[in-house]
Amino acid sequence: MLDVQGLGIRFGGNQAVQDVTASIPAGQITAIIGPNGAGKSTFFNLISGFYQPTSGKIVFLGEDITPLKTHQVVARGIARTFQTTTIYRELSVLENAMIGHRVRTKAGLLDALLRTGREKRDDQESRAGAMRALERVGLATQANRPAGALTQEGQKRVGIAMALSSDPKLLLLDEPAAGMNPEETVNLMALIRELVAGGLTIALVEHKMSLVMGLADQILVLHHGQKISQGTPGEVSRDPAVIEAYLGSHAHGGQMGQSTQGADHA
Ligand SMILES: Nc1ncnc2c1ncn2[C@@H]1O[C@H](COP(=O)(O)OP(=O)(O)OP(=O)(O)O)[C@@H](O)[C@H]1O
Repeated sequence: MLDVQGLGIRFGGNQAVQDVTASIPAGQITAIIGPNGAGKSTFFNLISGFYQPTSGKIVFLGEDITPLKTHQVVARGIARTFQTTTIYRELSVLENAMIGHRVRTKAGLLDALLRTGREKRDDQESRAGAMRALERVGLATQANRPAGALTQEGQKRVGIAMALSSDPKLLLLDEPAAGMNPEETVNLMALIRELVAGGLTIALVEHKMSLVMGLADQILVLHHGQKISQGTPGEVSRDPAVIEAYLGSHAHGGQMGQSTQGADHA
């Protein structure tokens, strides 16, 4: 579904992502792991058009999307969540999901202010799109509650619904299990499996290794911005380069101690 070739970005003297060639196959769950500062979030920011790469190419469904802006990337079918998803606590669950949908609709601010015909049509479309997204994450019955009244898990689902309401083909989840307890993490894993069974392709960045090992069809390992391994969970966890990176990072106070199975709380 998505191929990156020689992808790289430099911030001043810091090569945050370097010469990464990798693919995200359709209909699967791909996990991107690596120590703190390995370049995982930056990799997502490149794919989703938040950052422009300084080298390399991003090809999505056969189209070179490298120069596209975020809203154009969303329109092609790639949506993402954020490490700390911003939900609007005082707005309803439905209104939050509608915000995600609006990035695809054509009415601009002027249409919204003047309540033009297009704005009204788009509003109905947004409502319908947002409701479909809420159904997919199991929140349809909570649509009219203020988002801030939901549990931590519920709020995470709102964040996922916001991304889903643009009806993506590829969904990027940035640390979806952060701050979740073991039970919530298991529920989240079930939701991710359901979404993939429904035809979605998912790539996720996650530190909780129980989630990664239990969910991923394939894992891409980054270290110092470079790809050091790619394969099934079994292949990657046996790869000496990965073990070395994790142990080295742990010795230097990184979070890779969480890399060993069962070492996290999930
Ligand atoms: N906008 C930016 N400007 C300058 N440097 C940046 C920027 N974004 C990321 N970096 C640098 O790029 C490197 C990779 O950071 P990134 O956040 O992608 O790592 P990560 O693997 O997601 O880490 P973590 O697991 O801690 O979230 C780091 O050295 C970081 O300081």
